[in-house]
Amino acid sequence: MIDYKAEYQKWLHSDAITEDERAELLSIAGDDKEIESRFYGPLEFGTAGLRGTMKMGLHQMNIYVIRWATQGFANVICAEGPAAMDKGVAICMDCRHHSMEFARAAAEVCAANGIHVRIFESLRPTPELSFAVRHYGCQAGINITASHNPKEYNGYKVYWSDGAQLPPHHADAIAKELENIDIFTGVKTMPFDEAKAAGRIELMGEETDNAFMENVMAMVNDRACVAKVADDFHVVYTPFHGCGWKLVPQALRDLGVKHLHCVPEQMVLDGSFPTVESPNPENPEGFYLAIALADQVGANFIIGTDPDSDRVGILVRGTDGRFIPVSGNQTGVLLADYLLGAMARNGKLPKNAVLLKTIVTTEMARRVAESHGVTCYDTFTGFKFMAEKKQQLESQGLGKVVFSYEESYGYMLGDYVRDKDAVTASLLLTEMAAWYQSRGMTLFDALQALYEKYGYYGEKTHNLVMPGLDGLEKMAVLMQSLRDVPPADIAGVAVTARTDYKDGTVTDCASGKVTASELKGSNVLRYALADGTVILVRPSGTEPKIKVYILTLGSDPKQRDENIAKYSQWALSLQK
Ligand SMILES: O=P(O)(O)OC[C@H]1O[C@H](O)[C@H](O)[C@@H](O)[C@@H]1O
Repeated sequence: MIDYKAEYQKWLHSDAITEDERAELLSIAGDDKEIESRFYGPLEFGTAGLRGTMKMGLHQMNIYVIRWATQGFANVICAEGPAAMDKGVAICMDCRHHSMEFARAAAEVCAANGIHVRIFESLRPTPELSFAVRHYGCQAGINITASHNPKEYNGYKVYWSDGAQLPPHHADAIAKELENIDIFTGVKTMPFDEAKAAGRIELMGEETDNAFMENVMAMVNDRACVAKVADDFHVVYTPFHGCGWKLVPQALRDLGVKHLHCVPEQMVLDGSFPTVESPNPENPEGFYLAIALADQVGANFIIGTDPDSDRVGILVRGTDGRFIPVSGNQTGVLLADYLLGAMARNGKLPKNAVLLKTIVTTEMARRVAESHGVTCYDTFTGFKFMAEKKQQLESQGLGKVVFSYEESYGYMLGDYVRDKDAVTASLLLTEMAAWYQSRGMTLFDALQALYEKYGYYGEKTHNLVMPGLDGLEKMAVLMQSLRDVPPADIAGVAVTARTDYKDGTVTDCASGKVTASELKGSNVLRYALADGTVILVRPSGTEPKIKVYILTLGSDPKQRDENIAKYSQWALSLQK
């Protein structure tokens, strides 16, 4: 831990900051708790890079932290040699306040360090950044986005030459560099326009969109089914004020959707997200305008993408005519079943096809994959791990990954991106909805059919929110207490095996025998229960909360729901 009081004073008296920024810092003078929480240490690279609220401070997102992080990243890129510096970096930003300013600041630092920069002229979907890194053969990528977080946040995602976010050991190298760089005096920078005039910064725009969209549209499996239902197929779409606004509607229209209704209020780009509490498609409340529009136009299918358009959520009409949110687990299962079937029908399913999911994603996905003759592997949370696994399997000829997904509304498809991609996913989800409609089924019907075939799987994630420095402490105490006194039973059902993914051990609870788990090195605990339920506990890597995942299976919907209810009680009891 650094001396937060000294760090605060350093910032307060720095010549580098503006008078407004100094005033902001002065306004917290005397508030020791606030000073500590803003200055106790740097932000850490978590599940998806750096993320924090936009305030002055070391443990915050502001232009000084952006420049500093970029100097650290620039050192890592320069260490690869002149060829890597020429390959350069692609930079992207979302719709948030300050995203463009931060992106340009990152470009200025890279350029001053002799690294060639390609920066999007305006906001773009996150998957397009991953694509651009690969397409232009860049050494690295930077994305200024806090994805689906509330409006007060911003973030800094870093990518390497494969178009995937940096794995932890690589992110650690940046953190190590930062230890030796002074945040105010140790950063090289040059004016944007000067760097642009000198050819050190290039802009990306429509040409990159076109190249990306060519790849996206090549993923379509069945245009005919869309054409068949097009006259009665109404789709409602919302970008939640963010980056999906242009390319998602373009993709759906190109697919052949004739009746696409975009929620007008949420097509307005705005980092304040004025129509929603949270721009996260995981929260169904944000869909109220989309539902009203769908009712007005008679649509059965609603799609929403988050502000950087990497995650996507859908709602479908149930039998009673009301809209039901489909969870990320369920959407992934539906899409996996549809895609693997469609690829097989088209003769495009490779013999060694693989589906990737995370350890906290439903086991139903494995059942679906295996019933299509496809192998399913698990990774830790985060698309960097899925990208790594894809690379590892494909480079060794051990499998061809055709679909990767996480319960947190993220889907990665095709070979042209290495991150979750709500543009391609929206396209294929729409194709899937049309395909079922062409067979007289809604997606709700399709999901029920999958439950009947594979079993009544049910999932529920509880977020135990623990904000601030106290929260960090509480989270650590909770994880430690679960390690010190492992539960012998949960809600009266025996724990048969427990896995600690931190040290990679699996303990058989009856015999006490310890074996090695397949994955290792992440702060996650897993409990396998006697009734087949699995419960996992982990601190989130993007928000101040502990996540408790319940993955259960019932012999019928009633039993499934009862399981979820009883295990939920246990999950909630962890928040003292
Ligand atoms: O569970 P967390 O660590 O908060 O991460 C939740 C999600 O955050 C981001 O969206 C990442 O890109 C995902 O890979 C991750 O699943």
